[in-house]
Amino acid sequence: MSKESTKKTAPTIIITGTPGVGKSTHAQLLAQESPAPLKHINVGDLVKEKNLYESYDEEWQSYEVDEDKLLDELEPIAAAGGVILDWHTCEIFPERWADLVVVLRCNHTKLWERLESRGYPLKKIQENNEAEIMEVVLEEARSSYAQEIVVELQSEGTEDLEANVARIVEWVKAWQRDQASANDSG
Ligand SMILES: Nc1ncnc2c1ncn2[C@@H]1O[C@H](COP(=O)(O)OP(=O)(O)O)[C@@H](O)[C@H]1O
Repeated sequence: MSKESTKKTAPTIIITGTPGVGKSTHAQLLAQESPAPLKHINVGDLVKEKNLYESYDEEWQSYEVDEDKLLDELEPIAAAGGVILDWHTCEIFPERWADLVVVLRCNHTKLWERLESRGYPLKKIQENNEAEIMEVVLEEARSSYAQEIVVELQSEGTEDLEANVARIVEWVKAWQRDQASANDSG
């Protein structure tokens, strides 16, 4: 772990996964229940609010993100800690930012229904569904971060949501204990 990260009073957690898997739902509950203050940043919303994009694709109803601008915007926030970064991709985030990377997964039939109810165009639903089946985001996370900080969790029903958040809360408590003992000994 870097020197900067030992000065953080709360961790930086990335919650990622295919659109519709439940990232924002998890991030909101985690922000409420965490013993350390965590601010939920929905990266897609931030991109729109701060104009961190190059263009908008009508056909796919999605933004072409300006990655340099996005990384500049997020750098001080992620480095300071106390944040949940909620986005459908994670590989552009520098490895040093993340203390924990949660990859949410969902059964593809259920995911299809969630995306349909969002009114996504058919091909966008198909593309996302295929990405979920092919484990694209999980592979991205595993190839971008140390194996031991990447956790794959199912997100199909409310029980999953509650159990997942409880598990991450326990992880935050352990992170706090580690930081306290590192500070005592250092
Ligand atoms: N574990 C879950 N239990 C029940 N509903 C869920 C769960 N995960 C997601 N949902 C529902 O699926 C929809 C998409 O969730 P959302 O958090 O917006 O996904 P994402 O942020 O990954 O795009 C929402 O209606 C949400 O309530």
